[in-house]
Amino acid sequence: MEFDLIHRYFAPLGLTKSAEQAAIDGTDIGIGDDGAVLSIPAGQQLVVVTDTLVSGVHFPENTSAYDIAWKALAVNLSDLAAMGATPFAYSLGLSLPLECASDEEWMQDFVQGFAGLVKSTGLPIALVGGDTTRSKTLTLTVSAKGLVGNGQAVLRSGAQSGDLIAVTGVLGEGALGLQVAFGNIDSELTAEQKQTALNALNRPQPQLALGMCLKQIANSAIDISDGLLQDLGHIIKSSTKRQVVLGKTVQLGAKIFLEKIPLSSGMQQLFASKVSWSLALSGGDDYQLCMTVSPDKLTELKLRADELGVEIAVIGEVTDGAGIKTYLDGKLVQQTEAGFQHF
Ligand SMILES: Nc1ncnc2c1ncn2[C@@H]1O[C@H](COP(=O)(O)OP(=O)(O)OP(=O)(O)O)[C@@H](O)[C@H]1O
Ligand SMILES: Cc1ncc(C[n+]2csc(CCOP(=O)(O)O)c2C)c(N)n1
Ligand SMILES: [Mg+2]
Repeated sequence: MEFDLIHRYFAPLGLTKSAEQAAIDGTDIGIGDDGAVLSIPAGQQLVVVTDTLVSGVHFPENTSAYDIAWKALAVNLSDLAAMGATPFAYSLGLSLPLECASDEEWMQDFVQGFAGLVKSTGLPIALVGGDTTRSKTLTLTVSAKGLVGNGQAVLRSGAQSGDLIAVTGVLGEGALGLQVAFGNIDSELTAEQKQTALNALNRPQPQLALGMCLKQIANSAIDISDGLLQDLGHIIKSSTKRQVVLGKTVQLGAKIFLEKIPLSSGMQQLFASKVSWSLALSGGDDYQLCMTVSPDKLTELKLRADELGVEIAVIGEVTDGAGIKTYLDGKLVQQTEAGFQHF
């Protein structure tokens, strides 16, 4: 059944040529041999990212097969977007309960989730390999591969004091979706607001197009998977480390202006009754980009975002001095929650 599964469900997501035809033609080899053989064009670097999703940990157990597959690939493409890379391939490590493997409808829906996301990116992104095992818990490990011009990757370590901090989209929506999925938030929101939140949780849209423009614009970037404060913290820490390596004694920090954080109408409505920043600052599951840009690059960033129909909000600045401080209408507000951590 294992090989039948691969052949029936996964091969159609692969490169158009079979491994055998590619061997004859001397082109890239995807599914069907011990390893994939992929060309890297001259002048480009390979960017490799990996993310695992475990049922009950990364998505509620009743999530549809389509949404599980979509999310597993989307969170990987989101990492590539944050690097400024253009995805072209992914591999899939799949640990599958027997009841999923033997359910034709579930498997078809699962495959369509990958295909649906790939189609929505407009890019030729092929499944080039993986591994399939039986397991009690559904677990997916996707590793996506992207390309970036030599030395052009956008890194966490490039933030400079004085940079503006910008984010795409709205924050906290995926975490709100999780609360809706768990039934913890119901009558407080309209059906449409709840659906928007569930979509953010289950079908995150990686910000690939903007990510690909960032190399000339942003000093640093990260995708927000664990919550703004924790992920921005990675930028600040890594950028400070880089300054130390450069022999400078600069300790970087950040100021966040809470009133500038972009929120959906559902989040705004919720805030009117229960003022809490924890979903937007530390809930995670955002898959939006957090970037730092020198102030003279802001117009260009906004122009690019406008062209792509991506919302951008400037929410703070990189400062000298340790820590990330949050302000509401000019007053310092202490945050107690850090962000999502497994242990
Ligand atoms: N088991 C592991 N072995 C080797 N490197 C790892 C392992 N887990 C994480 N890393 C590396 O540690 C760094 C940070 O990983 P992490 O998973 O925290 O990524 P992230 O992008 O910050 O978060 P997310 O997984 O939520 O997208 C990355 O360079 C990643 O490749
Ligand atoms: C059932 C269920 N419980 C909790 C969450 C929230 N959650 C899980 S992992 C994660 C961060 C990204 O993961 P990683 O750091 O492993 O990439 C977040 C925000 C969820 N989505 N579903
Ligand atoms: Mg990441």
